[in-house]
Amino acid sequence: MTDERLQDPLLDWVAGPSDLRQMPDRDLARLADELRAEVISAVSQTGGHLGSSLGVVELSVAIHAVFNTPMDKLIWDVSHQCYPHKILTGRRDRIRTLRQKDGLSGFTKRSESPYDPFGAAHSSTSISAALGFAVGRDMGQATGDAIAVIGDGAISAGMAYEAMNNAGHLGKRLIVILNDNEMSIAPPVGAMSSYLSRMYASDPLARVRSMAEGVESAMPASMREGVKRARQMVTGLTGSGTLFEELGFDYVGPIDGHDLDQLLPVLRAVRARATGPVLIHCCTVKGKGYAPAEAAADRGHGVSKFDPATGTQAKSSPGAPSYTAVFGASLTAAAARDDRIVAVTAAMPDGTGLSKMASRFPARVFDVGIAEQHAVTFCAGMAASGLRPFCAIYSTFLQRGYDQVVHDVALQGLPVRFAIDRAGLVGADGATHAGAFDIGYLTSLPGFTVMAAADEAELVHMVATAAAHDSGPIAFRYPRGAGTGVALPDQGEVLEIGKGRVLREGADVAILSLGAHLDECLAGADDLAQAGIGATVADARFAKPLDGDLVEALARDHRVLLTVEEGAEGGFGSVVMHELARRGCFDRGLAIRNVCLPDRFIEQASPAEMYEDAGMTAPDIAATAREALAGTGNVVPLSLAR
Ligand SMILES: Cc1ncc(C[n+]2csc(CCOP(=O)(O)OP(=O)(O)O)c2C)c(N)n1
Ligand SMILES: CC(=O)[C@@H](O)[C@H](O)COP(=O)(O)O
Ligand SMILES: [Mg+2]
Repeated sequence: MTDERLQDPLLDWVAGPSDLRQMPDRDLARLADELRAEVISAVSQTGGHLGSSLGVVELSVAIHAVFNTPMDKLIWDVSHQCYPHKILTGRRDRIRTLRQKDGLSGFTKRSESPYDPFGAAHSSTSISAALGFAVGRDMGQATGDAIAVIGDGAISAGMAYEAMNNAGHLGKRLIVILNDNEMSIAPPVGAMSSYLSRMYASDPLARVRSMAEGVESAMPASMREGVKRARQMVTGLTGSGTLFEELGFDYVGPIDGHDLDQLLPVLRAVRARATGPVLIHCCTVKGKGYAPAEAAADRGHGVSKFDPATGTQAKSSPGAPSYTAVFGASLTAAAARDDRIVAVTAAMPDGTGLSKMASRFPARVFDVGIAEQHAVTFCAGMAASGLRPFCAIYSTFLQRGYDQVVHDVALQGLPVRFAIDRAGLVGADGATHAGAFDIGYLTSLPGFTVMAAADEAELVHMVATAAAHDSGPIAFRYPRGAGTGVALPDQGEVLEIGKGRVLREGADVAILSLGAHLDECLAGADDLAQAGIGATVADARFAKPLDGDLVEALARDHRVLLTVEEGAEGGFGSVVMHELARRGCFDRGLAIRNVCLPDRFIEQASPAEMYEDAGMTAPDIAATAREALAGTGNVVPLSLAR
């Protein structure tokens, strides 16, 4: 190495992973330190998944230094930990645009880089995808090794076991790296988590506990004997292999995932020797190397912008309580009145607001791990037993439990209450986390009641309504973030099922809103009023059963009917169209427009920017109304029609 290069940051010399492969091993640890500092510096400006990314700094360096990416396919599970990987794979110049409008995605994304062979953000998909690449390779496709990196939280989900079961059966060369930091978002739960902890906890075997013999022989001589002894002791002690070995994997580890002196030889040995599926168990620390993250209860899982010197995060200006907090408080109050109320979260007690109820009624809140499918059927069972379960899951993650919603809940008419948070566009997490489809996929189910809260007071009423609803499944959706600041009732009222409400009356246009875009509808009506156009604004409250009489009256009394929803095509607008068709309202020359998410995925930005991109702002609503009105022959100045 030249003197010049010795002084400069090594990271400045890395244009891509092939540069790592030229570096002597002794430089890689220094590079990892610089990479860690770069991640901290970048995320302090953007916010994001800091702790998970800091935990895989050495792993990212080691994998790219050993494997021939992008020919070898590196697949990060969830991929919220991919920031070091992005920096090493030619995206350092844009890393400070992470999670911003027009910037880098916070997750891996196929369209962003050849080093992102598979996109993710929902968990536990990596082993299945990697196995697909392995089969492609063995069937002659131009692709090399397949490496999945999966966390101890993500490996709690059923899909990971389905994949390992299949991989063990196929016996193809496949590398799975278990990144075990003993954390999910919250502390991990369940038997699998306890099993992994036991594997790690039993020092002195903890360093290298069970290694396939082939890998042992490829290890440096200094490590070989210890490794062999450890394996023999473990095998002798337990009399059987690890769970992973039972599934058909060679098991390697646990090893220290921050020690390049362990990571590099193990990865090289596996690369040289593996013939079938191998699982490398790496133990890491979430938030590693940044004291404020390591000290935080969530190990810095998701942070807003922060001061790198202190770790102090930017606080959002004090305002209205979030919908999530209002839900958590309302459910806790309802649970205090009714001991049949229980609640379930799939690894997101804080994100869903259930931690409030859990601290008061710990035996009635169940964190099932990342297991949305099980969460839904578990709730179905509890409902069948006579309990009143609330299944609190983000809209986007409920997608994973859809067959269970259909088969275990709807078909049996069981009164599971679905509290669907993060409805609509969520901001920095982008398209993968958008709550776009639940209105469509729930309203199509016979017997389902589907509500959407226009504000946080409505949410309180919907919690009460759901709690009282024993005659079948019921769902209510509400968005991410702060509410509108409306006064909250002391106690929720039970709403009349299938009845909407009219907030404002006008002669020309009817705007029928479902959910939290009501304020935009009212602002759109204000815009129209300035142009002399009268608008009625109604809140449907229920997408199902729909208030058909209200819809018919709006159609009868106006020339234009707009539906507005924070969801995709095929949702509320479609339900209204069916109702209008059933009631023969199309015969009356009515102009109808559905204001909803367009038929494309919306890239990450602030929620406001995303709704602008979607054409769903208040001025968009007004412009759509004017355009529709112009088409009915009403005299509208052209300048007003957009
Ligand atoms: C299907 C699904 N459910 C829930 C989530 C939310 N989620 C994102 S990361 C995470 C925890 C992941 O833990 P782990 O895999 O151990 O990674 P770590 O953050 O500890 O590195 C959860 C629950 C998700 N992304 N996908
Ligand atoms: C990666 C992931 O799925 C979660 O960490 C998610 O980013 C959390 O989102 P919220 O911030 O909306 O809870
Ligand atoms: Mg973890």
